Amino acid sequence: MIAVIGAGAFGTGLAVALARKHEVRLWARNPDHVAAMRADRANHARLPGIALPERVVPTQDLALAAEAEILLLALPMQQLSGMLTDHAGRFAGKVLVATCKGLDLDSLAGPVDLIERRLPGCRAAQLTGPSFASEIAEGKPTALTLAARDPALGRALQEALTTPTLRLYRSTDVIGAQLGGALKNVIAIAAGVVIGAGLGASARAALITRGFAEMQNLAGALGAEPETLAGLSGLGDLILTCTSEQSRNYSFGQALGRGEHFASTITVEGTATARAAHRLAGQHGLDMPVLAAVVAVLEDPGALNDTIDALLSRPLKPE
Ligand SMILES: NC(=O)C1=CN([C@@H]2O[C@H](COP(=O)(O)OP(=O)(O)OC[C@H]3O[C@@H](n4cnc5c(N)ncnc54)[C@H](OP(=O)(O)O)[C@@H]3O)[C@@H](O)[C@H]2O)C=CC1
Ligand SMILES: O=C(CO)COP(=O)(O)O
Repeated sequence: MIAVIGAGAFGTGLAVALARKHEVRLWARNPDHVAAMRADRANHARLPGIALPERVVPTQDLALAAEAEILLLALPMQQLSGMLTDHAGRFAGKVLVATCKGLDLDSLAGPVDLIERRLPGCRAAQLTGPSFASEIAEGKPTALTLAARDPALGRALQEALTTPTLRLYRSTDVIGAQLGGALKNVIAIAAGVVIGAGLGASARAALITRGFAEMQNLAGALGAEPETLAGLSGLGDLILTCTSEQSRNYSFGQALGRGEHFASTITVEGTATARAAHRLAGQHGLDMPVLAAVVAVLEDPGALNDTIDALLSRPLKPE
């Protein structure tokens, strides 16, 4: 049995995919949401158009969910810290697989680092890589990275969470997997801005490439393996998120570039992560112009044109 904590789009998509292999308890905090999922056998609020298989059991009872040995934490990144603190007793000794992508604004930690600091008795891993919730749920072929520092845990989770259509590659480079998933969202916002502002597909390709170099630099400074950034959790997810209208980070960037409103209720992980990553870059003395430009536009969307001009007029240098 598996539990998924958080019945957003991704938690629900994973629950549906994993139900091909396991009973899945899908925990949501809101009793009305749980009642609606039970009655409709669907999560209309977060993942419309996808039926919940019988083996997915929506529940608001965290004790019931925590009977599972493996818990997938599918919350937005900035909610993870509070969740771990509030429910430390329930999670004690469990295997916790973070599926959120981002850096915690307070601690600047990635998901696994945060879990290990808060709940040292737990065994933690990161599931990340290119995947849209609806496609996972529909059984479309998807390949993800499962990163755990303990190789035995990584192998066990790879075995448990792989399905015929959800193929997991394992890694022990937790730092790289966390950072790839977090930073690609920031670059996706920038890529969206470029398209939204009408700068063209060539400019977007340049931006993604320079953004990827920044991801590699920051991740390398923090101890990641270069291969991880070039893998599914880094480049793979960067490609998906910077080119698909399905991405919320990319769509948010497009709205910014067009000067349009974007609903604040939609989860856009790259905004907080941009600020956290900018602080990390400062601590390590790294020059990250694309990241800095995203932070500048978030702080003052009216300064978009000046920010673009500043990026384009940087001193010439070797690639
Ligand atoms: N959507 C996707 O395709 C993918 C998402 N991810 C990652 O998964 C994570 C979650 O994203 P996603 O599911 O799409 O987000 P959604 O916005 O669809 O859902 C977020 C869910 O988290 C719940 N939630 C928020 N705060 C809390 C809290 N404090 N306690 C309990 N539950 C809470 C919300 O509950 P409520 O409904 O009650 O507000 C909601 O169900 C993100 O880090 C994202 O980057 C990764 C890969 C793909
Ligand atoms: O992480 C994702 C795809 O891998 C989902 O991206 P968005 O959060 O931008 O929608």
